Amino acid sequence: MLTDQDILSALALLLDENTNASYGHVWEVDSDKSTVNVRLALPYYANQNRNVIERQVAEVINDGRTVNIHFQNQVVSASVQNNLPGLKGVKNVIAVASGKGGVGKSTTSANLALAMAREGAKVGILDADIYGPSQGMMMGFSADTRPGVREDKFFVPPVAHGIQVMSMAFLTTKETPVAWRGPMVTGALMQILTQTDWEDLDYLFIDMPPGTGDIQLTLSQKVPVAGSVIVTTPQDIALLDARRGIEMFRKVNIPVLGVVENMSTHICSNCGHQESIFGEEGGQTLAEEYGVDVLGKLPLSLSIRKQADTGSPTVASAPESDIANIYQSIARKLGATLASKTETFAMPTIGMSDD
Ligand SMILES: Nc1ncnc2c1ncn2[C@@H]1O[C@H](COP(=O)(O)OP(=O)(O)OP(=O)(O)O)[C@@H](O)[C@H]1O
Repeated sequence: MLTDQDILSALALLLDENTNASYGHVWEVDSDKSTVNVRLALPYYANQNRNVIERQVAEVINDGRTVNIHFQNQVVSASVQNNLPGLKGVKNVIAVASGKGGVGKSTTSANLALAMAREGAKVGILDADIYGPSQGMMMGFSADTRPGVREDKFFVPPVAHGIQVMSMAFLTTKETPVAWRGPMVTGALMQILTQTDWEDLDYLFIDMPPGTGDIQLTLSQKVPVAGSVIVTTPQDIALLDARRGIEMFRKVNIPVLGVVENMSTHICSNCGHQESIFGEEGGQTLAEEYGVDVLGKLPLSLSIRKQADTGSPTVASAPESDIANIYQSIARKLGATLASKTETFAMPTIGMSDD
C-alpha cells in the first residue's frame, strides 16, 4: 500500500494540462486502510477539467482503496500596472483587445466570460466597445435594457446567463456615442466602470474598443488591468494590428496572457472539410515572436456566428459542443496563466468539503 508521502510525491509530478507544467505542491492527502482522501487547491477554476484530474489521481493511487477527491478553487487578485487601486467587487480585470475591428473580439469575450463561469468563477463583462457595443445583443438583452440604480450613485448590472453585464449601450441611445470625442468616451467609461456595483467577481472581462488609438491607450493606463488577451484572425493584416495591440499593453506594463486565434480554419457545414482560408500558424508566429501563448484557436463557424448574434453564445447554447470545449480550455488556461503571474499569490488554507 502506498504511503501518503508516496502519493504526495507522485501527485506533485502530474501534469496540469492548463499550464503544461506539474501541479506542484497543491495537494493534501490523508488515508486509512480503505480510503484515500485527496484535496487539490487550485488558484483558478477548472470544474470542466475535474474528470481529467480524477483520472490522473486514480492512476496514481491504484491500490484498491476508495479515492475521494475534494476540489477547492480560490482566485486571488493579481497585481496591476502602476499599483492602480483595484475596483470594488472585482478581483481581476481582463482586457480583451484586438488591433482591428471585426475579428470576433466581442464574440470571444462573451464566450470566454461564459466559459469562465462554467468553470466555476463569478464573472462580469464591461462592454467598452463604445462605437459598436454588441454585448447587450450577444448576451440576449432587449434593446431597451437599463441597469438598476442603487443609492442614486451606483449602477446595478443586469445579469444574463449568470454574467453581470454593463454596457454604454444600456445608458445611451444609438446616436449618442458616435458624436463623442475621445476624452468624453474614456471619462464615461471610467465612470461606468467605477460606479457599477460589481458583485464579488473573480474576473471582469472588458471588451475593449478595437484598435490601438488614444481611447485604448488611456483605458489601458487608467483601468487596473491584471492581464490582457489579444484576439486576432490569421491574416497578415490582422496580425500586424495584433502586434500593435501587444506592444500597447507592453508599453503600459499590462501582461499579455495570450493570443486567441479566431476564424482560424473554415469547417464546411455540409461535408465537415476543414480549410485554412486565412492562412496557417499566423497566431502561433505572433505568439512566438512576443513570447506569449496561443491560448486556443476557434474555427470560422456558422454556429458561432448564429448563436452569438441571437443572444445565446455557443458556450451557453451548445455547452457540450466541440467549439464550446475550445472556449472552456481557453478559459482555464487564461485563469491558470493569470494565477501564475500573481506575485503575491498565497495558497488558500483548505478544509475538507464534499464540494
Ligand atoms: N469564429 C467565428 N465564426 C463565424 N463568425 C464569427 C466568429 N467570430 C465572430 N464571428 C462573427 O463575426 C462578426 C463580428 O464579430 P464581433 O462583433 O465579435 O467582432 P469584433 O472584433 O468585436 O468587432 P468590433 O470590434 O468591430 O465590434 C459577428 O457577426 C460574429 O458573430
